[in-house]
Amino acid sequence: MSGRRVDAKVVLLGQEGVGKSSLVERCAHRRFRPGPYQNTIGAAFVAKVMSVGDQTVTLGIWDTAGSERYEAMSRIYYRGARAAVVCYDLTDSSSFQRAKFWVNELQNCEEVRPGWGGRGGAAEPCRWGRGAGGCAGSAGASLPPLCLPQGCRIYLCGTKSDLLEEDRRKRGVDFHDVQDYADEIKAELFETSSKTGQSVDELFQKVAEDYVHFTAFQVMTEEKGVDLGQRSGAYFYSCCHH
Ligand SMILES: Nc1nc2c(ncn2[C@@H]2O[C@H](COP(=O)(O)OP(=O)(O)OP(=O)(O)O)[C@@H](O)[C@H]2O)c(=O)[nH]1
Repeated sequence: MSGRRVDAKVVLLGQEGVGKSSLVERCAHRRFRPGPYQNTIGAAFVAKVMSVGDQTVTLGIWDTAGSERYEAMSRIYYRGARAAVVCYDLTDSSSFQRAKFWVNELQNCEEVRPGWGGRGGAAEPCRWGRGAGGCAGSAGASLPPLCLPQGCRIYLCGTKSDLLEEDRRKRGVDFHDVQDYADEIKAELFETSSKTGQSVDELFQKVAEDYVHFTAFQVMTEEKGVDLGQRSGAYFYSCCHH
């Protein structure tokens, strides 16, 4: 792995204890460590090589600390991310409120992005602009409904689904409520278990596939000179989206 270039930065966000580190552990090492819970301090990094068709994509995954003590630091880690996996514990409704907090954070768009290709282009201003009060988000008539940093896509991830298999009454976050919210913010939704592995591979595979497809799409539109501002598909909604 050493020396391999990271293609896409991925950041994991969410309340402490929701299972972000366990998700990374399952994705990267295909294991679950049930031992005593240890808070992440600062952030941890792992690179994961994924295959999408005949292409190889290296995801650089940043596992941030969920403790509010490290909130300011977590903001640094989502800068430049192509994907944000916003986690909540399926058995804990307060963790879903915290997930919404992180989505709002992500929706405060960056003014400058490092080129459409994300592969070292010169900095250029956000194509959608920014109002005096910051990103207008869905309230802005002429702006897209979402403004995310540097074409970042959001993946909502409900964790610990194995606990629901044991006892359905443990569900603290309604699936349909989250699905409605995911539709509203144009996010993907996954319910995972790092313990059993349920949907963990699917989540990171989707992140890699979206990265490849958006990059290919972007190259195509740049070559053909398509005006992204004239299109209405979901891919065009995000500020600085590629
Ligand atoms: N049953 C079950 N427990 C889980 C799962 N994922 C994580 N846990 C447990 O939840 C606790 C917290 O997991 P972590 O992965 O450390 O949580 P975190 O979000 O990284 O926490 P911070 O580092 O504090 O932000 C640990 O005791 C894990 O064993 C899961 O899928 N199922």
